[in-house]
Amino acid sequence: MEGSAKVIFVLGGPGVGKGTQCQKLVQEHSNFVHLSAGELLRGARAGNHRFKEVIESNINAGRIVPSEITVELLREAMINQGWAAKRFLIDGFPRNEENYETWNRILPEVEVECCLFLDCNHDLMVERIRSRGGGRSDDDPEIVKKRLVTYEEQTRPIINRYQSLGKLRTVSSEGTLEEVYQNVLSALEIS
Ligand SMILES: Nc1ncnc2c1ncn2[C@@H]1O[C@H](COP(=O)(O)OP(=O)(O)OP(=O)(O)O)[C@@H](O)[C@H]1O
Ligand SMILES: O=c1ccn([C@@H]2O[C@H](COP(=O)(O)O)[C@@H](O)[C@H]2O)c(=O)[nH]1
Repeated sequence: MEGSAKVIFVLGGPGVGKGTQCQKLVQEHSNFVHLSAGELLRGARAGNHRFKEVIESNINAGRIVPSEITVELLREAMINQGWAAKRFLIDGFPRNEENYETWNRILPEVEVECCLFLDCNHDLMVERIRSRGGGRSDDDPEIVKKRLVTYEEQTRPIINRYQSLGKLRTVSSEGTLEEVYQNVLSALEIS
């Protein structure tokens, strides 16, 4: 792969507003490309992916899909978008230690600018998922509980890792969409 892709990982709990904020950034800043790891996995599950059953069973258990699958989908999507001179907002990844290690092994050349962390209390995240609509199978309340456990047990340590690396940009996601967006712009030093 040629050129230098740059990446901002966007993390936070289920329903915190990661996709919403990424979409707004892309609408207003044309050099950003939004890649949602969850969307890529849902697309692969709906298509003919050779591991679609593995993807399905993990998503519906609120667990994290094996990293090789997700990193390969992300890598393909980055190539399809045109690798060079892009700033990729990678939403919902890396979610655990295995994701983190696999990314660094397969894509060591990609510069990770920072990790944007959207922080929010659990009740509000659950309420946002409840009112989201759209019929995602894993928005079932029992699966949402499992997703929250996975988030706290497996993704929190990755957020803490970026904090230790001095690469974490934390924004409260408890305000209105516009308030959160303004704070995201500040955190990413975008004027
Ligand atoms: N700041 C906000 N205030 C109120 N509602 C919001 C806010 N941000 C997002 N929402 C709404 O909350 C719901 C979840 O948002 P979104 O899908 O962006 O979350 P997510 O973090 O990408 O979720 P998931 O991890 O489940 O994919 C959506 O219906 C969205 O419109
Ligand atoms: O890197 C990833 C991203 C997502 N998953 C699985 O998909 C669902 C939904 O993800 P959202 O980011 O909330 O859309 C998540 O609960 C995981 O099961 C994954 O395994 N790895």
